[in-house]
Amino acid sequence: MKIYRAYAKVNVFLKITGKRDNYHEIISRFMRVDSLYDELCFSPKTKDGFEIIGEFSCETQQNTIYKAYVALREAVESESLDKLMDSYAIEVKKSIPAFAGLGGGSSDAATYLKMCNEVLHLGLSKNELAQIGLKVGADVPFFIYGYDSANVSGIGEIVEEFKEDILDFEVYTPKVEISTPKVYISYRENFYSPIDGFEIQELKNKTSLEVLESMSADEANDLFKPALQEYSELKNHYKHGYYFSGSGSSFFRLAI
Ligand SMILES: C[C@](O)(CO)[C@H](O)COP(=O)(O)OP(=O)(O)OC[C@H]1O[C@@H](n2ccc(N)nc2=O)[C@H](O)[C@@H]1O
Ligand SMILES: Nc1ncnc2c1ncn2[C@@H]1O[C@H](COP(=O)(O)OP(=O)(O)OP(=O)(O)O)[C@@H](O)[C@H]1O
Repeated sequence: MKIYRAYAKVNVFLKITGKRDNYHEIISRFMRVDSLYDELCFSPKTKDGFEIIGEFSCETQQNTIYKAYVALREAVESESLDKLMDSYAIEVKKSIPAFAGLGGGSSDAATYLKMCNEVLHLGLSKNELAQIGLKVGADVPFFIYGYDSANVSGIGEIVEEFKEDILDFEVYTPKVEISTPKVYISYRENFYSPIDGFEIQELKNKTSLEVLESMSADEANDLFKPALQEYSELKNHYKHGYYFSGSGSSFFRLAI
């Protein structure tokens, strides 16, 4: 069976530009981490019903892969999708840590959607898959497009390729289980200060190397301060020269 890779991402920068209902509008540079990925494949079933084989701390119904299946089913109403999942389990070799700000669950969901599109010849475009993926999570569209580097905006649905060489990152993930909504809520209540159009444009044009050379960890990521406030133990894990990815808990820097 063909094995598909679901890569991790880091947010080189992440700035808030406004609010949208319970969500926040962002401008963020996402970069794929080539050295860190989960592996997914269709494999023989061991039981009835939708089956995910792999080490997960959540129930199947909470798994982003299952949520992607539900979203795809609603979108295409294809009998062949039901037949596929009646015949095969989805097997995942998990390497991307959870609660990490590395987009592991989102990347698995995106990869599953691409796998179904391929094996069932659904003929869905990247834009269509990204729309379906957005129902699962704000980070999913980036992984659908599969760019090395992109400027991501809206709440995550606008993905514009940024042409630059992919960087080699060293990533470490402290064992702090961070809740993304909790960090966003803390940002909204305690740190809300959206950047303006001029700053947005300036950031969008900077290469990732320029960002890492010119900004500190808390300047580059608006969620770093609220994460530190909500999870004070993070301070013990922070090392000078590292940057914070997403809502955490991972830190990264250029590999040397
Ligand atoms: C922190 C990031 O990972 C950066 O890439 C994303 O912004 C979050 O992406 P995600 O984990 O895929 O987010 P979702 O699963 O869609 O949303 C989880 C929760 O995070 C908050 N959320 C998420 C994305 C966003 N742009 N604004 C938000 O306020 C909302 O409270 C939402 O209920
Ligand atoms: N496919 C999946 N892989 C890992 N965790 C998953 C998955 N589906 C659901 N989960 C659950 O989601 C939570 C964290 O998921 P995830 O791996 O996406 O981490 P994250 O760091 O929150 O991602 P992000 O970078 O989007 O903030 C955990 O409760 C985990 O049990």
